[in-house]
Amino acid sequence: MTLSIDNVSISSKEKKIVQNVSLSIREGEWYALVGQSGSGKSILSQAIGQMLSPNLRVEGKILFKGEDLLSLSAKQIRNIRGQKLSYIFQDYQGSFTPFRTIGQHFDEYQRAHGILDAKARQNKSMEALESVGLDDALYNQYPFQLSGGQLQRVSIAIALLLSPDLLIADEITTALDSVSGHRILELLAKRQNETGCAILFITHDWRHVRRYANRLAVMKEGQIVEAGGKHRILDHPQHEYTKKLIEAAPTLGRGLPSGLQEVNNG
Ligand SMILES: Nc1ncnc2c1ncn2[C@@H]1O[C@H](COP(=O)(O)OP(=O)(O)OP(=O)(O)O)[C@@H](O)[C@H]1O
Repeated sequence: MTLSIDNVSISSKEKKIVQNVSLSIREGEWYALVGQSGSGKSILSQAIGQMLSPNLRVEGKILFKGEDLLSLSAKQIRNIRGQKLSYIFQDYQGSFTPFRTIGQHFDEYQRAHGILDAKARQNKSMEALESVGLDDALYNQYPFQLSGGQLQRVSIAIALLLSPDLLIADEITTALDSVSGHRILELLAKRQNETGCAILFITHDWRHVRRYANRLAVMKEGQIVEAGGKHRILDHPQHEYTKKLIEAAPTLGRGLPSGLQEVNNG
């Protein structure tokens, strides 16, 4: 198992935001976390890398390759974050410093993780740009000179730079138009295939679940109401809430919701 979240609860002074959540992500799989706005998906994903705001308290265990991330010091978790565990967010603009070039972002990320040779860093950055279909020339440009789709490609390149075992992608296409969003997910799927990293994919969009996920969990008001394989959940949802969400989704096309064809026994 790459990640096992075991009975995790997250609370503020006023309320419990996430309640007794357990889920496991296998090596190299695409695991979707689905649920309405405010159900606790982002908070749960932030808890994995100890990125919660200080007013929130976490209980339970988050085992990453067997090690409990919640027991690590700030320094230890910083070493893991970015290296073995990385994030991409919806707000790609907020992930970049406006007055630093794209190249400087790549460079700093690698320096922070102990890659000391400047030439090696530059070579790795160029390879990474190429791996996400971007021109070398972007290395010297500033974030505002790139489109949203290009910036999200850079985010993917940086997140995968040090070959993480798990990438957490939180609503990464929400701020993009649908064509750019589609291209980003195709790229992510291709890079996942090439690198073998597992993905925790937070989304509202059932079309993305259907196209990319292996397994998924459905969250409602801080709890997981249903989890399992994609085909089972899309075609035979058990929980009323899951049924409602799937029914309310934009049309998932002909055949079964998962995209499988109905078996004709006639
Ligand atoms: N620092 C905080 N202190 C107290 N409550 C918070 C804090 N951060 C988030 N919350 C609350 O936690 C709940 C879950 O938020 P979260 O962002 O995880 O939802 P989500 O399922 O990811 O929603 P969305 O799809 O809109 O991103 C919300 O009610 C939110 O207001």
